[in-house]
Amino acid sequence: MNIIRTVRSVAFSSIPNRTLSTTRSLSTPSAQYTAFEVNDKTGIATLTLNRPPVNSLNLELLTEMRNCLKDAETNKCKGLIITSSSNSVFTAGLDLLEMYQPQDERVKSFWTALQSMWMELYGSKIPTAAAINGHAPAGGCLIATACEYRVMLPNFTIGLNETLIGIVAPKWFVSAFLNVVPRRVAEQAITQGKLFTTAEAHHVGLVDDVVNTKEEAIAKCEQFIASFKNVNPYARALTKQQFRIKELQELEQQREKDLQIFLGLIMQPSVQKAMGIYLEGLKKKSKKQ
Ligand SMILES: CCCCCCCCC/C=C/C(=O)SCCNC(=O)CCNC(=O)[C@H](O)C(C)(C)COP(=O)(O)OP(=O)(O)OC[C@H]1O[C@@H](n2cnc3c(N)ncnc32)[C@H](O)[C@@H]1OP(=O)(O)O
Repeated sequence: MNIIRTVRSVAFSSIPNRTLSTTRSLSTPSAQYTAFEVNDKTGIATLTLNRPPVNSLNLELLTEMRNCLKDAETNKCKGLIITSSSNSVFTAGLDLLEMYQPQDERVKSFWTALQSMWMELYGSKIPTAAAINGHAPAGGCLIATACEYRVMLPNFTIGLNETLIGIVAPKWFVSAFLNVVPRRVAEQAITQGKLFTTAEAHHVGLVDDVVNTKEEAIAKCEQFIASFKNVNPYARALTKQQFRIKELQELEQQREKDLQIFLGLIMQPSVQKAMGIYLEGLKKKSKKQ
């Protein structure tokens, strides 16, 4: 197998304790908000989100993520781990500034990029794991639940909190959540906009394991990926597809409709107002700190 070790261009100064050895970039345009590395020994790729301060998912970050996911598959990596360069935030979810008073063309590209990234991750042929080393609200939870395995550090939060912002988690956000927690728990939590603490998330099965450090989290993800070492990758991929094809086909066939529903909802004056108030609250809190 021809595994290429690569690190995309990234502000590594903000990634602590990372030792880089010989690397080379793939031909795709250099990335701003992600680091993508493949371990030569294990063949496992790590995608590190690196958009300070909170890794909010804007159009560019989502596009980079999708490119990395494609690269991992094309290069026949043994698996993929998603983590964050921040010590406290996995990702704050979608960048609210992409949806608040948005520009017409950009907001369409933004939502389309989110759909594409999710389909790539949810449908990835290789094993996927999330090392959740910080808060993972909304879009953060979406990324985590699209993976096959989740491990989280203590004292953070995860969940679909959209209703608290006055927006609605689309069906495909909910279906991935439903893969990992019982329906009753999911309905109650998502309607409440509940953010689970790490301990609560572990209790309901939203995360599989809890460890104390990022290094341990990465090691756990590696163990999960290594658990497939005696499994035929082709058989594994087709088997995984059987579990996930329904949601993937549903979104694929309804992409345009999903986009129009999204636009219709976020462009409502009441939704824009609620989002503005929520953003203002975040900014006030941030200034106080
Ligand atoms: C039917 C279907 C129809 C479809 C209908 C539409 C469906 C949409 C689905 C939506 C999915 C989403 O993901 S919506 C996004 C949901 N996300 C959230 O609610 C998370 C909000 N953020 C937080 O709670 C916190 O920031 C948290 C992640 C815990 C980190 O806390 P910290 O103390 O470390 O950081 P803070 O001081 O709060 O934030 C630092 C700065 O980042 C900004 N910031 C924080 N989160 C941000 C965000 N998501 N987008 C933009 N900016 C954000 C703050 O305003 C600050 O800006 P400055 O003051 O300028 O520095």
